[in-house]
Amino acid sequence: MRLKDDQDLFPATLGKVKIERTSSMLNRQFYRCFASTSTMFLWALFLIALTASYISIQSLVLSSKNILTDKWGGIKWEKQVRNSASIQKQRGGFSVLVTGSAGFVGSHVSLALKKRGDGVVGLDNFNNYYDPSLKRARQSLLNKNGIFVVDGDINDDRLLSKLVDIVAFSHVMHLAAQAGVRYAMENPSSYVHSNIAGLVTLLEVCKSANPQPSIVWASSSSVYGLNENVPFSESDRTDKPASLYAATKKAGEEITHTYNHIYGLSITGLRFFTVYGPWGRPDMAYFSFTRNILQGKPITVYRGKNRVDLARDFTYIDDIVKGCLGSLDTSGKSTGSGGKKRGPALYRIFNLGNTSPVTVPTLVSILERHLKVKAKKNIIEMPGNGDVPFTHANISLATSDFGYKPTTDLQTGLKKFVKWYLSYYGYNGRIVD
Ligand SMILES: O=C(O)[C@H]1O[C@H](OP(=O)(O)OP(=O)(O)OC[C@H]2O[C@@H](n3ccc(=O)[nH]c3=O)[C@H](O)[C@@H]2O)[C@H](O)[C@@H](O)[C@H]1O
Repeated sequence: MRLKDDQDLFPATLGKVKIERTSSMLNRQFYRCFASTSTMFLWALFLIALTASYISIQSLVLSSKNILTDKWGGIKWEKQVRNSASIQKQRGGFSVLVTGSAGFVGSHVSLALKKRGDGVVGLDNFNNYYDPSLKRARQSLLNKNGIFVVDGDINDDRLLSKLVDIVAFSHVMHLAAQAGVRYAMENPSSYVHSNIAGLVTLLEVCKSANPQPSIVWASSSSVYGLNENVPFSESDRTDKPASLYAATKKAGEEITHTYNHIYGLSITGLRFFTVYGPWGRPDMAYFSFTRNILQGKPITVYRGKNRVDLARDFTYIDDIVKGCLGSLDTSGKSTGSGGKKRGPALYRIFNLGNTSPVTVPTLVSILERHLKVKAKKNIIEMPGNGDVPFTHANISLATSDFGYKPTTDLQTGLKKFVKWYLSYYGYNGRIVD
């Protein structure tokens, strides 16, 4: 049936309307009304269905938020975490969460733990403080050795809680940090974010975990600041930091003490002394000097007051790794559980240095020898940027507690670094196959 047009339904002159026409008009109005009601009903149904599907999509998005946005979560992810944490040793092995595992020290420590049969799960946020492709390359090295690296931040308490729910970690090796002394003047908040807020987030999760893991973490030689007692001992005062970086590491030592005291967490802080070696950090002097020397670019060498050369107790990565493992092995258990202290736990701080400082110009001449290229040196007075004139570790405490004994001098260690550098980047800073 064809619906009549508007002229039939709505007469232009009301007085001229006939009865039969009126009745058919009523029918049509009824029909139209019914038609519009059913249309409305259909629209309502459609809207309800639309709302329902919107809500279910939203909840799907929310429930898979971890996978979509946080890059973690899901059954496959959990399986990877568990596999990576599993201990290969017959008896007495650890399962260790290594934060900053795609970093310089973190990657070396992770590999050493895995090699001796411990279970290792890595965590790294892959930030771009320096070239993230180097961090990704370290990550694939770890992957090849059966270590899964979780892509996430130590400030993410949901992620950390999830990790300690999935695995009863015996230890946390906390090496994630904002490093670098001079960069603290450019980006102060990143130091507070990682070295203070991130540390507290991690400690909060660890103190509530059941069982509580023992924690070993990276402090820094920079806490000695303007200390003049030589060599630097753990009992020396550390209340004169020269940079915000140093101040955040010093704050970390105080913060960890409170978590040990209140919650019974076993905590060991390691004061690393200018660590160097293969797979190192491109922001550090030995690394950037190598790059510039090979590319024929000048290097800036800072000099202290009264033309005194700056010196560092450069410490080779393999020695640091031994110190980290020795600390883990002797850290004892945390005594609390679920946020309650059950007794006193170890609180320790150790220097991990080399005990023989070398001046920066000597570092440069060793590099020149290994690279067989002369450096273009630009020597300037040390700017007021947080640097200290020298560092020198007294390591007797670490030696007596876990037999720490560095064996690599700067000459030997830099030779190994240069060998790695050339194989990784090639002669002109380009990557060779
Ligand atoms: O042990 C630590 O606690 C710290 O060690 C490291 O700091 P630093 O000892 O300052 O190492 P690094 O930058 O290699 O400078 C070495 C020397 O070269 C001088 N230096 C530096 C740069 C430059 O362009 N020229 C120069 O002369 C510079 O003045 C210095 O004398 C870590 O980076 C830091 O994260 C922290 O772990």
